[in-house]
Amino acid sequence: MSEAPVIVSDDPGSFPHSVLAERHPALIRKVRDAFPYGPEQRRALDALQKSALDGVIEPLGTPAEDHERWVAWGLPKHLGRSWFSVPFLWAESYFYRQLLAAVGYFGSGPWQGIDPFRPFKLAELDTPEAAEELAALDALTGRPLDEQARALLHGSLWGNRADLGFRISAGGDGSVDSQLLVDDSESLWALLPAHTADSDSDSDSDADGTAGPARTVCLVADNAGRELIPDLLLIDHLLHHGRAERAVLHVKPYPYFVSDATTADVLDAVRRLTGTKGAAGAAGDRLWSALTDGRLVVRAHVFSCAPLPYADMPDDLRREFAEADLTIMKGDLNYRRLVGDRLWPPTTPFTTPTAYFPGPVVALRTLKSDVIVGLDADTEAALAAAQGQGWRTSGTHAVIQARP
Ligand SMILES: O=P(O)(O)OC[C@@]1(O)O[C@H](CO)[C@@H](O)[C@@H]1O
Repeated sequence: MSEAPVIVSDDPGSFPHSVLAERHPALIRKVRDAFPYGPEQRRALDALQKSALDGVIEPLGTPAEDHERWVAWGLPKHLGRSWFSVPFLWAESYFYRQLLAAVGYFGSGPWQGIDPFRPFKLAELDTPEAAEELAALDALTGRPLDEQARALLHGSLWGNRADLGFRISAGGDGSVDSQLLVDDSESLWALLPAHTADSDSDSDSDADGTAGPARTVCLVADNAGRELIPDLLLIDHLLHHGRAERAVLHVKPYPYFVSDATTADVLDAVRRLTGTKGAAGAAGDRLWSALTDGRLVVRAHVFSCAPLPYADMPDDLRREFAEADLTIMKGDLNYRRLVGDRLWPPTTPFTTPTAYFPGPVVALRTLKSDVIVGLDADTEAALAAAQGQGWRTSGTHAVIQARP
């Protein structure tokens, strides 16, 4: 397979250029306003602002624990180059690493471990929209299970619009016309068949009566807040109705891409659920006990914040995905990393750039960057005729793509 070109940000009219030239500076301003950082942090934020706009990729700074890791992730070959000329994914990832360093997140001082994006993520959980979404769950309970499953899957999919980085530049609440361009959800349900009375006797045991491996689903989370809540509700549904016996929720080891979920965000979301009445509260209680008895495991692998595609994942992570019955990749960034952040012809089959993935995988993604594969030619032509290339980045279209 000949590889498509890797996306860089040097074209002033392009989406990646706007992220580096507009979204990142706006984010620095937002973070500056949200915390009473002292002169040291403010100076470092100003320096990052200047460097990211007009400067070059600089070394990590004061002796850094993650130095070796960034060397392995390609730092030496990018040092001294403009942020706009290195791969887009790499530049964004390094920007978040450097933003955290600027606010003292990695240092040993008082700002160590203070998530600069937490106020925005917490505010998400407290909106009338979030309350409405949780209340809507009461009406869903009692509907046929297939209908519940479908609604929760779509909740998790469209929850991906709740991305704060995207909204910094998109504006508004993201309530726009929506369209699902590819729907492979039948493959997803086939990989996680519903628990039935008949399957009771053999779901956990082989013919000789010995226990088989627990059916495991990995969900590689994207954003906290209003995306993570529906992700957790989907996991609860899968566990509660026997479609999975075990779930592994992959989150980021440190704050990333503004709203990406960390372990702290998982706790905030579960608490939000347990503190709610009705069906949402019941789901929260079940998730809490699933966490305590190990049916739900939170994983914060260091590679989750790597500036690299999943094709380069380390062996331990590869083994985990290989052992899972299904891995669900949430969101735009995970999609970019799953298929490679490249300008693929949109009609490239989804199975081609994901062939390396060690187990069954499904992407649930709203389109917020140029990367897309798996479209049929008619769909692509209709989109291009109606909207030029805007559909690729507007967040109004989505895909459920499977490689069973
Ligand atoms: O992964 P998510 O939250 O769905 O989207 C992340 C995102 O907003 O960030 C990148 C630009 O910074 C784009 O790839 C994408 O639009």
